[in-house]
Amino acid sequence: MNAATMNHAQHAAHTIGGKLVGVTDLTMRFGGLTALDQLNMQINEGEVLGLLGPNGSGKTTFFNVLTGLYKATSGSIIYKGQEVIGQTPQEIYRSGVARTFQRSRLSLPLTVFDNIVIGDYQHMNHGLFFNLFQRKAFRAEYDSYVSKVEALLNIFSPPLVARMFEPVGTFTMIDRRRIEVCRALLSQPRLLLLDEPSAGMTHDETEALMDDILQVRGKLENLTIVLIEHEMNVIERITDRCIVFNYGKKIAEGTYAEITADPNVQTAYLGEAE
Ligand SMILES: Nc1ncnc2c1ncn2[C@@H]1O[C@H](COP(=O)(O)OP(=O)(O)OP(=O)(O)O)[C@@H](O)[C@H]1O
Repeated sequence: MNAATMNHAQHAAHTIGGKLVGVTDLTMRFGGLTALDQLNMQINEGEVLGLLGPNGSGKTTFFNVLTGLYKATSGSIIYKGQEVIGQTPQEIYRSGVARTFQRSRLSLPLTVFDNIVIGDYQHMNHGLFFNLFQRKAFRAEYDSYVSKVEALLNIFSPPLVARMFEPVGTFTMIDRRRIEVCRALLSQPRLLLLDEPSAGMTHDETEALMDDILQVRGKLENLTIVLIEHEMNVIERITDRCIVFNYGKKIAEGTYAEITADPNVQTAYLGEAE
């Protein structure tokens, strides 16, 4: 069976464990606007969790708070036993939380290799002394990055390995998305946050990218994935569990089948019946 014919259940040689992230009464206000409103939820070890909700319901804000870009107004996020709120984005990244963004953050003139390695800037030894006077060590570090990037690209799309030193601007949208996911994976995160990976792609491209993400999940045993996605067929295919937001609150959680049957979810998406 190849990846394209596998559905989510057939991938489930994967164990879902206890709580990796616990969110308690999380609130994020922007002036008078409450983007997250006393949110309570948890993310389990090893799961693929889908985050759904109408536009503006707080999904990206949740990622931004969880990765330290925004400081929550109040509440708590415990990740691996430690409070996240108050930590810098660098500290959170180093503790194993990586993400992709809704809009591409690749530098088009730079090569695939450079774009992926930039993501791991925090882990690199880039002091001038090291680069100028420790040439051997510098070379060894560089070579180890080349091997790591090759290995990651191989998981996603082996043809990308041969083009690793070409500028990203010459690649298709789906390859750029693959490159962005590889960049997020370079640090070997425990928790990978994907913000609408299907945005701007065709149906077939989205299917192919989801196959790749499932393959990666199969190969990286301890990886937990949270995925913001509007494409319901993507959610159905790759998530173990879903949480639905509306106005910054969790209004439903469960399997895809459960949340789509939930009247609260239907009302949130379709509006109240007159
Ligand atoms: N930096 C900010 N400053 C002010 N308001 C913000 C900021 N970031 C988000 N918001 C507001 O917070 C609310 C939640 O936005 P958020 O982007 O989290 O929603 P979302 O569920 O990710 O939506 P979408 O599905 O459209 O991406 C929106 O009303 C948005 O305008």
